[in-house]
Amino acid sequence: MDIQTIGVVGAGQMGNGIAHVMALAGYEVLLTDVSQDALDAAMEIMHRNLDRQVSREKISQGDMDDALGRIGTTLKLTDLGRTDLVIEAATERETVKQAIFEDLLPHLKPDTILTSNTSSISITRLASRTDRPEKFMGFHFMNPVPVMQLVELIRGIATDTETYDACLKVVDNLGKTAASAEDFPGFIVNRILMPMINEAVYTLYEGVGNVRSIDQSMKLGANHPMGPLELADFIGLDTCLAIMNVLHDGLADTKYRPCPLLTKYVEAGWLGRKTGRGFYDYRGDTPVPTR
Ligand SMILES: CC(=O)CC(=O)SCCNC(=O)CCNC(=O)[C@H](O)C(C)(C)COP(=O)(O)OP(=O)(O)OC[C@H]1O[C@@H](n2cnc3c(N)ncnc32)[C@H](O)[C@@H]1OP(=O)(O)O
Ligand SMILES: NC(=O)C1=CN([C@@H]2O[C@H](COP(=O)(O)OP(=O)(O)OC[C@H]3O[C@@H](n4cnc5c(N)ncnc54)[C@H](OP(=O)(O)O)[C@@H]3O)[C@@H](O)[C@H]2O)C=CC1
Repeated sequence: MDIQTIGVVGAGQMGNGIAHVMALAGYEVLLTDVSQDALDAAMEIMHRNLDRQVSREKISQGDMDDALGRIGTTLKLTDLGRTDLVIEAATERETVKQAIFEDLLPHLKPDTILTSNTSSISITRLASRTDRPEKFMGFHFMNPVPVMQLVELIRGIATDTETYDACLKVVDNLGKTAASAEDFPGFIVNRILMPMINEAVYTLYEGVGNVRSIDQSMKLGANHPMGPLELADFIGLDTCLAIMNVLHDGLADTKYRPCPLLTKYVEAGWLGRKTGRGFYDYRGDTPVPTR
């Protein structure tokens, strides 16, 4: 199947990144969210990120203008029914994702491919609630989307080869690299990364180190580009907790128990960068550790 138009559901940090790279690669993009504010903010962020790519001579001003011209926004989810490929990138909650696919179904073209950018939730289970489990799969970008090279492609139990190949072609057209993962909780990246982040929170919780010493240790001692707590704030602590809960429930092993301190930060609404406060406080000029 030849994909030309792409619908993106959710205009948060992942949704705007996905719209950005798709438009730059020549796809027509229709982006939707539940609020106009989120759509306006996403357009502003894409503008800023594209501008930076122009000033660093990665793309031309013409590339940027063309890309922005290919991105449309709508508050009506059902408008995405006419696209060839839908990538759902809404909040990491199964009920939210299920409701989105249920609302979309009656409006879809028969051959539209449905995908989710979920970090951890079962592709097979999401697919089983739709009318096209064979045309459903996981399309998992990494954050920040314009920078990270990898896309995990996850087949559900029923995903057919044509659907997988069509998504693989899109990844190729983006100039990114696909890694194929089986449909188990957290797939590959988050099965490995998220327990490391959760362990860093335990290290903080047990007083082994403070925020600064833990991040410094992993940056300078293991050459990670960001410390684990800085990375957790970057991903979003609500997303980190949701992923740990999926690993814990889905694999039924206590080694995936979310750290109570992570739960406490989420309960406080301290979700990291996106809310201005997490393991660091971002409201001033430079991030200040909160512990
Ligand atoms: C949770 C999941 O389901 C899966 C996941 O995504 S897990 C998270 C995976 N992501 C990571 O692990 C990210 C780890 N961090 C990094 O790799 C780096 O810190 C980083 C790439 C984010 C920033 O790198 P840096 O060297 O500190 O900063 P900087 O030099 O300013 O930026 C490097 C490039 O990224 C770009 N960039 C940085 N942040 C960006 C953002 N949020 N959006 C778009 N572009 C961004 C910069 O413009 C710069 O581009 P050029 O190379 O074209 O000049
Ligand atoms: N953050 C990361 O590093 C990564 C995240 N992911 C996955 O991508 C998805 C999105 O994450 P991320 O972008 O970080 O999250 P964000 O919180 O930044 O964005 C989610 C967006 O979805 C919106 N939304 C919620 N419900 C609906 C709905 N019913 N219809 C349309 N939009 C909706 C939210 O609106 P509102 O705020 O109003 O609720 C918000 O704007 C998640 O599944 C996450 O696991 C994948 C890779 C990396």
